Amino acid sequence: MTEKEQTKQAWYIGAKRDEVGKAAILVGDPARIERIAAHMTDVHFVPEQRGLKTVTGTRGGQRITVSAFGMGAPIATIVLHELHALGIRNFLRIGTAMAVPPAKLGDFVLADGALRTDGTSNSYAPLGFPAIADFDLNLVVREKLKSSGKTWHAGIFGTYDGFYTEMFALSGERRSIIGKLKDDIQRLGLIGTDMETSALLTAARILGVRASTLCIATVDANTQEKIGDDLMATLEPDMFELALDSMAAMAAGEQ
Ligand SMILES: O=P(O)(O)O[C@H]1O[C@H](CO)[C@@H](O)[C@H]1O
Ligand SMILES: O=c1cc[nH]c(=O)[nH]1
Repeated sequence: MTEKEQTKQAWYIGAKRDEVGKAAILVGDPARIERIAAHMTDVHFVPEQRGLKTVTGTRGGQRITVSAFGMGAPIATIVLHELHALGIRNFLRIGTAMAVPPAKLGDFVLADGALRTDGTSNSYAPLGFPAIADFDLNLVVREKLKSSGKTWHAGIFGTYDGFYTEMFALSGERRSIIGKLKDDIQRLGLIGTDMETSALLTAARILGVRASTLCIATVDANTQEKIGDDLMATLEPDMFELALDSMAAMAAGEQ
Protein backbone atom coordinates (compact mmCIF):
# COMPACT_ATOMS: atom_id res chain seq x y z
CA MET A 1 0.00 0.00 0.00
CA THR A 2 1.42 3.44 -0.90
CA GLU A 3 1.74 6.30 1.61
CA LYS A 4 -1.14 8.05 -0.07
CA GLU A 5 -3.42 4.99 0.05
CA GLN A 6 -2.51 4.47 3.69
CA THR A 7 -2.89 7.98 5.10
CA LYS A 8 -6.42 9.00 6.02
CA GLN A 9 -5.40 11.35 8.81
CA ALA A 10 -1.96 12.93 9.16
CA TRP A 11 -0.12 11.95 12.36
CA TYR A 12 1.29 15.32 13.40
CA ILE A 13 -0.77 18.00 11.66
CA GLY A 14 -3.94 16.02 12.39
CA ALA A 15 -5.67 16.86 9.09
CA LYS A 16 -7.94 14.33 7.40
CA ARG A 17 -8.18 13.97 3.63
CA ASP A 18 -11.44 15.90 3.38
CA GLU A 19 -9.91 18.77 5.38
CA VAL A 20 -7.22 19.63 2.83
CA GLY A 21 -7.31 21.21 -0.61
CA LYS A 22 -5.48 20.62 -3.88
CA ALA A 23 -2.48 22.88 -3.22
CA ALA A 24 -0.67 23.94 -0.07
CA ILE A 25 1.10 27.01 1.21
CA LEU A 26 3.62 26.42 3.99
CA VAL A 27 4.24 29.25 6.44
CA GLY A 28 6.57 29.28 9.42
CA ASP A 29 4.91 31.57 11.97
CA PRO A 30 1.58 30.08 13.17
CA ALA A 31 0.25 33.64 13.63
CA ARG A 32 0.17 33.88 9.82
CA ILE A 33 -2.59 31.23 9.66
CA GLU A 34 -5.35 33.53 10.97
CA ARG A 35 -4.08 36.40 8.83
CA ILE A 36 -3.94 34.45 5.55
CA ALA A 37 -7.33 32.87 6.31
CA ALA A 38 -8.81 36.36 5.98
CA HIS A 39 -7.85 36.27 2.27
CA MET A 40 -9.98 33.13 1.61
CA THR A 41 -13.66 32.18 1.86
CA ASP A 42 -15.35 29.03 3.30
CA VAL A 43 -12.53 28.73 5.79
CA HIS A 44 -12.06 25.55 7.88
CA PHE A 45 -9.50 25.44 10.70
CA VAL A 46 -8.10 21.97 11.40
CA PRO A 47 -7.91 21.35 15.19
CA GLU A 48 -4.41 22.36 16.29
CA GLN A 49 -1.96 19.63 17.38
CA ARG A 50 1.52 20.20 18.88
CA GLY A 51 1.21 23.88 17.98
CA LEU A 52 0.85 22.94 14.28
CA LYS A 53 -1.92 25.00 12.75
CA THR A 54 -3.62 24.29 9.42
CA VAL A 55 -6.45 26.06 7.63
CA THR A 56 -8.19 25.27 4.35
CA GLY A 57 -10.16 27.86 2.42
CA THR A 58 -11.31 28.79 -1.06
CA ARG A 59 -9.46 31.17 -3.34
CA GLY A 60 -10.19 31.59 -7.05
CA GLY A 61 -12.63 28.68 -6.89
CA GLN A 62 -9.95 26.29 -5.53
CA ARG A 63 -9.50 24.74 -2.09
CA ILE A 64 -6.09 25.77 -0.74
CA THR A 65 -4.54 24.50 2.50
CA VAL A 66 -2.14 26.60 4.54
CA SER A 67 -0.04 24.89 7.24
CA ALA A 68 2.36 26.46 9.73
CA PHE A 69 5.47 24.44 10.57
CA GLY A 70 7.22 26.81 12.98
CA MET A 71 10.94 26.98 12.19
CA GLY A 72 13.53 24.76 10.58
CA ALA A 73 13.84 22.03 7.97
CA PRO A 74 13.03 18.88 10.03
CA ILE A 75 9.51 20.00 10.93
CA ALA A 76 8.92 21.78 7.60
CA THR A 77 9.53 18.51 5.72
CA ILE A 78 7.29 16.56 8.11
CA VAL A 79 4.45 18.95 7.28
CA LEU A 80 5.13 18.75 3.53
CA HIS A 81 5.44 14.96 3.69
CA GLU A 82 2.14 14.59 5.56
CA LEU A 83 0.28 16.90 3.18
CA HIS A 84 1.75 14.94 0.25
CA ALA A 85 0.46 11.72 1.86
CA LEU A 86 -3.01 13.31 2.03
CA GLY A 87 -2.82 13.85 -1.74
CA ILE A 88 -1.49 17.42 -2.21
CA ARG A 89 0.83 17.87 -5.20
CA ASN A 90 1.70 21.61 -5.15
CA PHE A 91 3.57 23.41 -2.37
CA LEU A 92 4.77 26.98 -1.93
CA ARG A 93 6.69 28.06 1.16
CA ILE A 94 6.20 31.73 1.94
CA GLY A 95 7.82 33.73 4.69
CA THR A 96 10.99 35.66 5.37
CA ALA A 97 14.58 35.32 4.26
CA MET A 98 17.90 37.04 4.77
CA ALA A 99 18.62 39.49 1.94
CA VAL A 100 21.65 39.67 -0.25
CA PRO A 101 22.27 42.43 -2.82
CA PRO A 102 20.83 43.02 -5.38
CA ALA A 103 17.81 42.18 -3.19
CA LYS A 104 17.04 45.00 -0.77
CA LEU A 105 15.06 44.76 2.43
CA GLY A 106 11.37 44.52 1.57
CA ASP A 107 11.93 43.01 -1.90
CA PHE A 108 10.50 39.61 -2.84
CA VAL A 109 12.93 36.73 -3.41
CA LEU A 110 11.94 33.61 -5.34
CA ALA A 111 13.99 30.40 -5.10
CA ASP A 112 14.90 28.76 -8.40
CA GLY A 113 16.93 26.31 -6.34
CA ALA A 114 18.90 26.12 -3.12
CA LEU A 115 22.34 25.27 -1.78
CA ARG A 116 21.89 22.17 0.36
CA THR A 117 23.60 23.33 3.54
CA ASP A 118 20.85 21.78 5.69
CA GLY A 119 20.95 18.30 7.22
CA THR A 120 17.38 17.16 6.64
CA SER A 121 17.55 16.95 2.85
CA ASN A 122 20.26 14.27 3.22
CA SER A 123 17.59 11.92 4.57
CA TYR A 124 15.76 12.26 1.23
CA ALA A 125 18.65 12.22 -1.27
CA PRO A 126 22.46 12.25 -1.34
CA LEU A 127 24.22 15.61 -1.56
CA GLY A 128 24.84 15.49 -5.31
CA PHE A 129 21.08 15.57 -5.88
CA PRO A 130 20.06 19.15 -6.70
CA ALA A 131 17.45 21.12 -4.76
CA ILE A 132 15.51 22.67 -7.66
CA ALA A 133 12.20 24.49 -7.54
CA ASP A 134 9.39 23.32 -9.79
CA PHE A 135 9.67 25.05 -13.16
CA ASP A 136 5.92 25.29 -13.90
CA LEU A 137 5.13 26.59 -10.43
CA ASN A 138 7.87 29.20 -10.65
CA LEU A 139 6.58 30.32 -14.05
CA VAL A 140 3.19 30.98 -12.48
CA VAL A 141 4.73 32.81 -9.50
CA ARG A 142 6.93 34.88 -11.85
CA GLU A 143 3.87 35.98 -13.85
CA LYS A 144 2.07 37.02 -10.64
CA LEU A 145 5.17 38.90 -9.44
CA LYS A 146 5.51 40.72 -12.77
CA SER A 147 1.91 41.86 -12.77
CA SER A 148 2.12 42.89 -9.09
CA GLY A 149 4.60 45.68 -9.86
CA LYS A 150 6.69 44.61 -6.85
CA THR A 151 10.47 44.49 -6.87
CA TRP A 152 11.58 40.86 -6.95
CA HIS A 153 14.61 38.69 -7.64
CA ALA A 154 14.91 35.01 -8.52
CA GLY A 155 17.94 32.81 -7.97
CA ILE A 156 19.61 30.38 -5.61
CA PHE A 157 18.92 30.37 -1.87
CA GLY A 158 21.20 28.97 0.82
CA THR A 159 19.51 26.95 3.56
CA TYR A 160 21.20 26.63 6.97
CA ASP A 161 20.26 24.76 10.15
CA GLY A 162 22.08 26.88 12.72
CA PHE A 163 20.38 30.24 13.07
CA TYR A 164 22.66 31.71 15.77
CA THR A 165 25.69 29.65 14.73
CA GLU A 166 25.61 30.05 10.94
CA MET A 167 23.26 32.91 10.03
CA PHE A 168 22.92 35.62 12.65
CA ALA A 169 25.50 36.71 15.22
CA LEU A 170 24.04 37.84 18.53
CA SER A 171 27.29 39.34 19.72
CA GLY A 172 30.40 40.82 18.17
CA GLU A 173 32.50 37.81 19.13
CA ARG A 174 30.24 35.48 17.21
CA ARG A 175 30.50 37.43 13.96
CA SER A 176 33.38 35.25 12.77
CA ILE A 177 31.03 32.25 12.93
CA ILE A 178 28.81 33.66 10.22
CA GLY A 179 31.79 34.34 7.97
CA LYS A 180 31.03 31.10 6.13
CA LEU A 181 27.55 32.36 5.27
CA LYS A 182 28.97 35.54 3.79
CA ASP A 183 31.58 33.54 1.94
CA ASP A 184 28.93 31.19 0.48
CA ILE A 185 26.84 34.20 -0.55
CA GLN A 186 29.70 35.92 -2.35
CA ARG A 187 31.34 32.88 -3.87
CA LEU A 188 28.15 31.22 -5.03
CA GLY A 189 26.00 34.24 -5.79
CA LEU A 190 23.16 33.33 -3.43
CA ILE A 191 20.22 35.75 -3.44
CA GLY A 192 18.80 34.85 -0.03
CA THR A 193 19.15 32.48 2.89
CA ASP A 194 16.63 30.68 5.05
CA MET A 195 16.23 27.53 7.14
CA GLU A 196 13.89 25.36 5.05
CA THR A 197 14.04 25.79 1.28
CA SER A 198 16.70 23.23 0.25
CA ALA A 199 15.07 20.53 2.36
CA LEU A 200 11.59 21.27 1.00
CA LEU A 201 12.75 21.34 -2.63
CA THR A 202 14.68 18.08 -2.26
CA ALA A 203 11.87 16.30 -0.40
CA ALA A 204 9.31 17.48 -2.96
CA ARG A 205 11.39 16.17 -5.90
CA ILE A 206 11.84 12.79 -4.23
CA LEU A 207 8.13 12.58 -3.36
CA GLY A 208 7.21 13.59 -6.93
CA VAL A 209 5.41 16.84 -6.10
CA ARG A 210 5.97 20.49 -7.05
CA ALA A 211 7.53 23.00 -4.64
CA SER A 212 9.08 26.43 -4.44
CA THR A 213 9.75 29.28 -1.99
CA LEU A 214 8.72 32.93 -2.17
CA CYS A 215 9.96 35.16 0.64
CA ILE A 216 10.19 38.77 1.68
CA ALA A 217 13.77 39.85 2.35
CA THR A 218 13.66 40.92 5.99
CA VAL A 219 17.24 40.82 7.25
CA ASP A 220 20.36 42.23 5.57
CA ALA A 221 22.98 39.47 5.56
CA ASN A 222 25.85 41.96 5.71
CA THR A 223 24.66 44.42 8.34
CA GLN A 224 22.06 42.27 10.19
CA GLU A 225 19.65 45.20 9.82
CA LYS A 226 16.02 44.02 10.04
CA ILE A 227 12.88 45.53 8.55
CA GLY A 228 10.43 46.85 11.10
CA ASP A 229 7.17 45.14 12.06
CA ASP A 230 5.21 48.04 10.52
CA LEU A 231 6.80 47.55 7.09
CA MET A 232 6.39 43.76 7.31
CA ALA A 233 2.70 44.26 8.14
CA THR A 234 2.23 46.21 4.90
CA LEU A 235 4.17 43.65 2.79
CA GLU A 236 2.67 40.46 4.21
CA PRO A 237 -0.82 40.83 2.64
CA ASP A 238 0.81 41.21 -0.80
CA MET A 239 2.75 37.98 -0.22
CA PHE A 240 -0.47 36.21 0.81
CA GLU A 241 -2.30 37.41 -2.30
CA LEU A 242 0.56 36.42 -4.63
CA ALA A 243 0.83 32.99 -3.02
CA LEU A 244 -2.90 32.25 -2.93
CA ASP A 245 -3.42 33.32 -6.54
CA SER A 246 -0.42 31.28 -7.69
CA MET A 247 -1.59 28.17 -5.87
CA ALA A 248 -5.18 28.58 -7.07
CA ALA A 249 -3.78 28.59 -10.62
CA MET A 250 -1.72 25.46 -9.89
CA ALA A 251 -4.71 23.70 -8.29
CA ALA A 252 -6.87 24.56 -11.30
CA GLY A 253 -4.25 22.96 -13.54
CA GLU A 254 -4.41 19.72 -11.53
CA GLN A 255 -8.07 19.10 -12.49
O1 LIG B 1 9.72 32.27 6.77
P1 LIG B 1 9.62 32.45 8.21
O2 LIG B 1 8.53 31.67 8.79
O3 LIG B 1 9.52 33.89 8.58
O4 LIG B 1 10.95 31.80 8.81
C1 LIG B 1 12.26 32.29 8.71
O5 LIG B 1 12.59 32.78 9.97
C2 LIG B 1 12.98 31.67 10.80
C3 LIG B 1 14.20 32.09 11.53
O6 LIG B 1 15.10 32.66 10.70
C4 LIG B 1 13.23 30.51 9.86
O7 LIG B 1 12.24 29.55 9.97
C5 LIG B 1 13.28 31.21 8.55
O8 LIG B 1 13.12 30.43 7.41
O1 LIG C 1 17.74 36.22 9.25
C1 LIG C 1 16.84 35.55 8.76
C2 LIG C 1 15.60 36.07 8.43
C3 LIG C 1 14.69 35.29 7.92
N1 LIG C 1 14.94 33.97 7.72
C4 LIG C 1 16.11 33.44 8.06
O2 LIG C 1 16.32 32.25 7.90
N2 LIG C 1 17.05 34.24 8.56
